[in-house]
Amino acid sequence: MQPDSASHRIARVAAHLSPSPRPQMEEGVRPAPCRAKGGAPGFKVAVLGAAGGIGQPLSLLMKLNPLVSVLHLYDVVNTPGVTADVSHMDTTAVVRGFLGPNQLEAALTGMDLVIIPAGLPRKPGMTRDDLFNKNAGIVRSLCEGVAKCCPNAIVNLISNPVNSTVPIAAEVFKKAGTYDPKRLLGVTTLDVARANTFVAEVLGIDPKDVNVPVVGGHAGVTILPLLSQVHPPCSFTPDEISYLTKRIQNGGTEVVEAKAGAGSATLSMAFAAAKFGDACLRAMRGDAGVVECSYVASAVTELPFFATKVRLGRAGAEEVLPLGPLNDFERAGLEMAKKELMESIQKGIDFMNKDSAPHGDRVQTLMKIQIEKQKHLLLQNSW
Ligand SMILES: NC(=O)c1ccc[n+]([C@@H]2O[C@H](COP(=O)([O-])OP(=O)(O)OC[C@H]3O[C@@H](n4cnc5c(N)ncnc54)[C@H](O)[C@@H]3O)[C@@H](O)[C@H]2O)c1
Ligand SMILES: O=C(O)C[C@H](O)C(=O)O
Repeated sequence: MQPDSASHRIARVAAHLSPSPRPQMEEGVRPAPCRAKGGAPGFKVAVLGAAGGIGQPLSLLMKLNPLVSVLHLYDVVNTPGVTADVSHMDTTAVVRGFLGPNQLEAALTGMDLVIIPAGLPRKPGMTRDDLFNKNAGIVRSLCEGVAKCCPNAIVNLISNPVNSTVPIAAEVFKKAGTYDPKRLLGVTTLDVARANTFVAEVLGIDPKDVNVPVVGGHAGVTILPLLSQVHPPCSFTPDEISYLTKRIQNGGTEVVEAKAGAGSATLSMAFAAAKFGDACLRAMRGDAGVVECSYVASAVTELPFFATKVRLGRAGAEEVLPLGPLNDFERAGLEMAKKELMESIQKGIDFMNKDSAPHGDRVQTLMKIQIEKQKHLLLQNSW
């Protein structure tokens, strides 16, 4: 038998190359030819904002995920370097880089899961809502790309303010006629990770054995940990409840202040996003019993979006789970959370409809949504 020389190997590989047009690559980034079709079975995942503080470690963690066969890294800067770097990891996923708006469509075409950590982070003294003016437009344009190129993809939205960017994304998809509420998930996993960590510290147990549901939204008082529903069941003193609630709600600010102008949580966020992305992929594969907290379209309260536990399935958030029994402290927290959330949701909707509906119509729009919601609930209850 002839030895398998380099030229034979290249010819053999070339014979297997896909005849279909390849996505545009930025200069200097060459996929290994034998894996040009994304050889391994698995899911195609895109990270938008892949060169950022979250994007880089998140890309690394998704490259480690055995359920990922193709990993597309998109950003408006620096993707050639990040792609070259991550692509040398000897794990299954084929990595391709895409740079700038001209390559957004190629980055998104055929994707099963799109994770979006693109946008500005906070500096000390800012609220998440202070990011709205910059990040709303970024999320809108990226979601327009999703609607056009991979309308059936599940979207994990990280960019802040999540309480408003998820409603913006929903409006983009509605306008494009591709909206499926099950496929749009705001990532609140970091709140759960923090809650698990801080509760485990108080209880003196391993955080991996703790599960704290965190509901509401992802900013200040809208982050509502349900300490009465902690697993394993346990009780806290009033002082512990006050300390834990404040620390969990303030977790993001704690990191922003510690980083002193160098950004917000990136490493813990990449960890949380990779965990949530993995849960979505396992559910898409058909695993049963995958339950995570997420900020989604919801009928659990009178608000159109709310974070609770959701059961993930092949189609995304297949079931939005109820809040469960709340104590007086949590009921009071829920009222505060809803008040702030309502404003943030409306701000997102207004941003998308600002050309067609005057700003002064916000209350009317919200009331319409609430009336529709009530009708829906009444209908459900009458069955
Ligand atoms: N949901 C959460 O729990 C959570 C946690 C932490 C941070 N965040 C948010 O995530 C976002 C990113 O944070 P970061 O620390 O990674 O910021 P970063 O500035 O380090 O990275 C953001 C990246 O987005 C890129 N980007 C900007 N505009 C883009 C566009 N139009 N298309 C594609 N990419 C674009 C930038 O080039 C940059 O690489 C911020 O809005 C932050 O507030 C959310
Ligand atoms: O706090 C921030 O601005 C980033 C993020 O939302 C977080 O919770 O860490």
